[in-house]
Amino acid sequence: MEQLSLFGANESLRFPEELLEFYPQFLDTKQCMDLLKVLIEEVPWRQQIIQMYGKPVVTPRLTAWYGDTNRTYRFSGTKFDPVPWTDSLLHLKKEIETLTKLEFNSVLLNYYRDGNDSVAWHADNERELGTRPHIASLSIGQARDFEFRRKADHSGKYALRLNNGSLLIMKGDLQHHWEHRIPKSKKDIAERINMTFRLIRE
Ligand SMILES: O=C(O)CCC(=O)C(=O)O
Ligand SMILES: [Fe+2]
Repeated sequence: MEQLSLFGANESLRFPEELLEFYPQFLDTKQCMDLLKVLIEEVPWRQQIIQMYGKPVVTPRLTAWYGDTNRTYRFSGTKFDPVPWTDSLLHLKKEIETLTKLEFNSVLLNYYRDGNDSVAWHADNERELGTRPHIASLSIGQARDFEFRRKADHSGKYALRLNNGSLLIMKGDLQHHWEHRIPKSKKDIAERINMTFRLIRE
């Protein structure tokens, strides 16, 4: 499957591209439309209260966590109890594992209902993921900007447009040195679901 150069020529000199792999058309448009509809209707979506910088905050999006049921996972201080795999999510997991030669045992789903929904700057560096976690991020629906900035230097940032059907692999030291977010959008935009496949190691 074809991978793309991620950023413009100048930017790519500075962003360590070996920390990412990007497959812009992992799923085709028809697969995405079907999946978006099924997931919106069938997933037990919840709006979580999480800890952000020590304060309880209602997440500005809906979430659900699927995975092997003997695992629990923390995101920003909140424990998730996994829902058992559905056939379609398990099938996607296997396809991603075949393509990437990586292993996963859970998936966190994020549902961005409109431009008001977002995820704030963070790194996916929970202890359960191990020291250099690999994460596969599959996006369907409305394309949104995925922004990165260095933890040590907030003066600049990079944006990658995550289009319908795209698969982004985050790996290596990315979660140690970089943060990412999905900013809000003022435009009148449609819904998006993102699935982050992860390997919980304990
Ligand atoms: O929605 C996205 O593309 C990113 C979600 C994310 O960063 C996360 O679930 O950790
Ligand atoms: Fe993340």
